[in-house]
Amino acid sequence: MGSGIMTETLTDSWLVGLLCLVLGFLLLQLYKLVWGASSRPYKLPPGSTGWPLIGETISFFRGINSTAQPRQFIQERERRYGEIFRSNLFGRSRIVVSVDPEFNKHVLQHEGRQFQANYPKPLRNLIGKYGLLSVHGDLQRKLHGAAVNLLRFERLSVDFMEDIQNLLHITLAKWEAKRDIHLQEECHQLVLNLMAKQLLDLSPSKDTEEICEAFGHFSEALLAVPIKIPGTKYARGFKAREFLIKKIYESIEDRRQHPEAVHNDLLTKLLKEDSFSEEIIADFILFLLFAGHETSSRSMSFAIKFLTDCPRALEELKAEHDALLKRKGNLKNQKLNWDDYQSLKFTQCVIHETLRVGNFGPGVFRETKEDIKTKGGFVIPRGWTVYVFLTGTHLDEKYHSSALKFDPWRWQPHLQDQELLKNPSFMPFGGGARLCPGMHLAKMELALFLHNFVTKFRWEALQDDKISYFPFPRLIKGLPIRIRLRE
Ligand code: HEM
Repeated sequence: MGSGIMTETLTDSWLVGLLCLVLGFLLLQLYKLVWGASSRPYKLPPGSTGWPLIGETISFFRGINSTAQPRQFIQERERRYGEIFRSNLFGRSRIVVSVDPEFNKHVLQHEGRQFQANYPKPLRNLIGKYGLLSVHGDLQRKLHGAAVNLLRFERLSVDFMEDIQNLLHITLAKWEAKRDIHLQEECHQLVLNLMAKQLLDLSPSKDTEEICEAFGHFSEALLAVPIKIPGTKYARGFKAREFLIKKIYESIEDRRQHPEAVHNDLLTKLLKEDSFSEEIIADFILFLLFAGHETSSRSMSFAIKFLTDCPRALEELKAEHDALLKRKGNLKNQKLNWDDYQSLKFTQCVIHETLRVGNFGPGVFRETKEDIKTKGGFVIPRGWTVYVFLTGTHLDEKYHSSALKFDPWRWQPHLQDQELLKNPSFMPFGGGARLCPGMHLAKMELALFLHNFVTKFRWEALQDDKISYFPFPRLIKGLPIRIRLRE
């Protein structure tokens, strides 16, 4: 009996405590809303903040995950508040979302001055303190410059072209033997092998399989709930990071021990330059692996999905590649050179359209370094996050008619890269000081993949598959297809 009363009293005080906490939290939110806003000497961009703590995150993801109306979340707010609006997303209550192309361009071009990259902490912890998206100022400029230099035209047009095509020939022969494949997974392994070769001179082996597996855990953790207790995806991601960094250190050690061995990889070039510490090099290499992997491999499987669903585009693409092969004498496993690649005009349209519809880098995070005035006399205060939502613009009817339709022909009049770079309603590779240094590599990989795939195979889908953008862009069933050699 006595213990019963004790338990009741304890339960009561727990309840009272909990109630006080909830009440306190609600009062704080109310205070922020009423006094916080009215005591400011400026107007914040209009918007809504949704539920306490979770804000509007669930509605946002529900929106982009809808195949029929991926812009619904944006559209509703755009109608009420305009193209730049306040929200409460990804655990950030001081955030402004922008789908205004001109403002987005301004944000990206003023990196380091009015804005600076500000990715969620769990992501920064995983990519490491020297992962490019974690660093700012001089170090960012230096590392960005190193990435641009390592991925420059001369290297792409010689080393990368050669390696990609060698790897494609070997890999597609394996696919041919398997006949039924999940294309998404296969492309994942293909691009990882390519990056492992380019960055660390590793050839497909047990080692690269292990790297691929660890890398899978690492990528999964980037989007997992950031709770680091054993057994969670996030914790597994850290273990994977440790494994990958260890592999990179082993390669560094190997280079130091055997200076006579010839390696035509990025690691050797970085070590020769002697501009960065080993810790920086390890994070930098891991970041390149991350940045150049998921994005490129998804774009390959998405392109095949879009083409499967659009036979007219597939026919035109095939015709372009067959004609090129014919010009080159129809030799088996004939390699393309830079001029061949440049001549593939319709392929470029397919690539741009895949990047537009595919959302591989849906948005970028920036923090304001000073108060920023926006249209209509609003101010985004210093220290707030601006989420430049690129997908929101890429799928906007105002800028791309029939925006949800895969229509590669829309790019025919605008093929020049320079012209495209100026178009703020199409920025799949970002812009300004952080413009993706892997942009040309990604496009070239995709073009060479398409060339080899469509000239070698015809295929049929084994199951109906759909694209999901949550938690990241992917084909839900992994695109199971049956491939056959073309006659
Ligand atoms: C379809 C493929 C790709 C897409 C859509 C893509 C997209 C992007 C975007 C939007 C950014 C800007 C991030 C920001 O401003 O905060 C970026 C940055 C970056 N990307 Fe890519 N990327 C792709 C492929 C690659 C490849 C193949 C590599 C290299 C191997 C690469 C390396 C990088 C690096 C190093 C950065 C950071 C630049 C910096 O912060 O200075 N990307 N990418």
